[in-house]
Amino acid sequence: MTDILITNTKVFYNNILQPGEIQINDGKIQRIAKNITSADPDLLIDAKGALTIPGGIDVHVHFREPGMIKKEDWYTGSCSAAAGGTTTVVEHPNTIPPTIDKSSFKEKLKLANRKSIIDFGINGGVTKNLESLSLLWELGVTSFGEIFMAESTGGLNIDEKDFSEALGIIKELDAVACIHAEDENIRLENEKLLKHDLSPNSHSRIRSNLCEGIAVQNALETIAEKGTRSHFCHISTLDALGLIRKEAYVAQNEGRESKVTCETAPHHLFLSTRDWDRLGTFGKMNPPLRDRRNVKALMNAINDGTVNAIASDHAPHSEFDKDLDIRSAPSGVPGVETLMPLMLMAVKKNLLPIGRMIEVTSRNPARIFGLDTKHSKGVFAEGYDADLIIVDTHTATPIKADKLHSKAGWTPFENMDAIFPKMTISKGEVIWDGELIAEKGRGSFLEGCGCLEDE
Ligand SMILES: NC(=O)N[C@@H](CC(=O)O)C(=O)O
Ligand SMILES: [Zn+2]
Ligand SMILES: [Zn+2]
Repeated sequence: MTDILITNTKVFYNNILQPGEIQINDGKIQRIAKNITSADPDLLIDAKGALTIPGGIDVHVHFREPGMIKKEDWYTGSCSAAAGGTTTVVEHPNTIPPTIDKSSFKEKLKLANRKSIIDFGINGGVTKNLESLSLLWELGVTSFGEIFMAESTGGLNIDEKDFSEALGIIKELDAVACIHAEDENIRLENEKLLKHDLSPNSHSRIRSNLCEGIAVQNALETIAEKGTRSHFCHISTLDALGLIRKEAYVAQNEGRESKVTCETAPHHLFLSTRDWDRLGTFGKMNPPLRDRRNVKALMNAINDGTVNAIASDHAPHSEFDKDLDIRSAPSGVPGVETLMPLMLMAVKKNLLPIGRMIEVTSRNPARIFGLDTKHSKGVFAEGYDADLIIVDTHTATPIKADKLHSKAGWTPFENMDAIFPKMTISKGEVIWDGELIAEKGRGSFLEGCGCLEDE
């Protein structure tokens, strides 16, 4: 393993931004100090005053392999992550086959081990496979979900009965349920009402704010009844935030830790219904684009602690796939490579402080899914994995699809200013320095907390 010394950098350490140096040995952070004279590194990196922060931990990506490798695969998806400054991902189960039993899990694990250039977790899916959940947990899934309360890509949505039973099992396993909270009945009702309206923005009215709010409310009732630790995926509305904030408040008043966390996605933070005209079906994702009122509420919720994490919901489809009418086109947008650059741009625009940005893009995702205690991820401190990015916060560049690495070949953020990393370091190895320099398959599987140690 190369010993590295990063000099002439700025670090966010002990809650302040300060000049520092970082010594890396055997893939771990060995020392963080003002200056480290004793080091005798194999590699000296002069950051020239740039910032060094933890690499992103993106707990919601769809890499489409097995089964949909025209849209993405583990190699292209993980390269896209690394080039954007994300050093760990958790991949979701709506592949073909879905990751719902031992054979589909083993198949995905084999592919990821062979192709991913960054460390990864694999989530277990929840459909009619309730009898397989405990086996998936022992095999090492990071968590369960996303559990679809409404239809989305892959058609894995389940009814209230199965949802409730699944949360009971997940509670028994002491695992986390990741929930896609949209209400299927409201979605179907709205779809019927709007069946003659094929304007792209009808998608935001079919999957209305209420569609998400009611689903979150129903899910919170089941969570309270079962006591399951639960994480809401891609929260996008003021309504849902209010319910989650209230749950946190009640938990605090009852002197207990809340069982509920949530994430929001960059497309819900940096795009809105105003983008429908520009994007057409390229703006179709579930839950859908929201109006400015919801967008503002999400950034406020990141700053007030209601939103715990940012996750890309990287859901690539090719331009060919998307070239259909709004009802037939698949839902989902690519976003793993632009998550950290857009969040760094938000810091530059003073929308959130750098300390909070680091919490929601690495510290909290690691903590929620046990990646800190079990795999030394997500903490900028001695002894933890040297998963770091070096970013020059003075240079913003416009996002260009032809510079990105996803097979999607397009981005909904085209031409938006962002701050891309100059360098990405994963477990003490430079894997991106303006070009990818990582061996295919170098990424490691991060087995979940249910994995039997001696397996
Ligand atoms: N977000 C989406 O619109 N689509 C996701 C699935 C999901 O997160 O619902 C996908 O996998 O395509
Ligand atoms: Zn989803
Ligand atoms: Zn998703």
